[in-house]
Amino acid sequence: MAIILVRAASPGLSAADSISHQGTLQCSTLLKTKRPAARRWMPCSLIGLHPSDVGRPSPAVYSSLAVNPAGEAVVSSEQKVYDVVLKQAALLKRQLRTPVLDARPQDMDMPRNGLKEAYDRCGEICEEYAKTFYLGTMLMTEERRRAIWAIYVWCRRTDELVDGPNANYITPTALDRWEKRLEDLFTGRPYDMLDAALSDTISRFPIDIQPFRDMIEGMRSDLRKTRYNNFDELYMYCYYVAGTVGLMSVPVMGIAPESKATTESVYSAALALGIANQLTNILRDVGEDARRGRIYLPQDELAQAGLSDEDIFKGVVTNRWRNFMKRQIKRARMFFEEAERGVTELSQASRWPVWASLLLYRQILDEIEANDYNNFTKRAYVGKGKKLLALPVAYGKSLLLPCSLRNGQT
Ligand SMILES: CC(C)=CCC/C(C)=C/CC/C(C)=C/CC/C(C)=C/[C@@H]1[C@@H](COP(=O)(O)OP(=O)(O)O)[C@]1(C)CC/C=C(\C)CC/C=C(\C)CCC=C(C)C
Ligand SMILES: [Mn+2]
Repeated sequence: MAIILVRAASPGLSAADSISHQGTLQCSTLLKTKRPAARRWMPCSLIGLHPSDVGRPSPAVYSSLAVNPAGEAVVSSEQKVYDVVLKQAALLKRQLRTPVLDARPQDMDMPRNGLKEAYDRCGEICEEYAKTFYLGTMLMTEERRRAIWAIYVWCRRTDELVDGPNANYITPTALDRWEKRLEDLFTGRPYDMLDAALSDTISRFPIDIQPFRDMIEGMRSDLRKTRYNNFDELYMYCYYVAGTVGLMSVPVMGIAPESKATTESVYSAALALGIANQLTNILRDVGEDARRGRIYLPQDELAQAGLSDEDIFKGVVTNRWRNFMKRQIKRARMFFEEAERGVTELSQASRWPVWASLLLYRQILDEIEANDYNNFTKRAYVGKGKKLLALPVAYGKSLLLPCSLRNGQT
């Protein structure tokens, strides 16, 4: 049995932050590290249209098929992901009609105060790594807040496997073990206290395992892939590592009882927010990722703009680069716009943290512009003043009636 030690470098993180226990991965090292950038162009670019240009039909309408280099029609990533959205929405609708079984907390043989401690630890980690978002969760009901913390911690741990200081030691087998551990916690057999919190959460909310599995798949792809041929490939990556977070969160955040929007449309918006965030993350981190040998930007779009990998490694801001970046930023903003339509449909108390994260993350794009597109050596950063200002703006937006009521959408 291979034993790989993972140093628990974050204060207060349990010593369970090492790999191996009869082949089980136990990583709870939660170092704050930078995420590699990633982003996308999608099949819509093949026809020069974005969904918002055509009045936002379902993805099935605008990009169900992409064309591979051999000229063969293939199902686009967007369509594949939309199928997941439909499945998740159907599961949510079905499960909301069925009384939630609350058996797992007892099955877990975890004393009540143990569980409380577990959730409190998730809250501390969340506060430490995502302060603004943590503040936002304070407006949610206690049960929802704890659940979001538990999900956050699982996502952060998963990301750290491939993005943290021990990333070099992580193998596909280690990710397989992490997935096995995920399955165990979904069947009421958590491995450690942080898993126990998530195990309890999934017994309380109609959360499906697929988005969690898909996030691990994204981490697998990070292990083997450092280039993305086109936006279709990048879209899939963004779904795996960030769109999944949106899908995991909706069942906890809840849809406003008065909302007339379809469950599918709310899930689509949640997905769009994840994609928008990840695209932004990628655009912010171009230089940093390049220094790790990674280029998430779509190769075909770089080539069309007259840019090569070498240009990225050299990191000189040219007019070609500026023009290329303008298009990428525009695309990320489109996803934010799509997400906006869904936030108002969430239950009232869940809207504020989502608005806050949307406004704050979107401002990173403004900062890239303000840096004259130098994302090679300058990290776009939203200052404290702007961050603070976003909070009351987010609060104001969270008081708005659902869009579906204002526009008569059903
Ligand atoms: C309120 C809210 C935002 C809830 C989500 C909370 C949650 C469970 C977050 C988990 C985030 C996480 C740790 C994901 C792991 C992969 C990862 C790191 C993705 C990147 C996040 C940004 O992290 P950071 O800037 O710290 O990156 P570095 O590692 O430091 O480089 C991502 C860019 C993606 C995060 C994606 C989301 C937060 C999705 C948000 C969508 C929703 C909450 C759905 C809202 C619902 C509607 C209807 C719009
Ligand atoms: Mn990261």
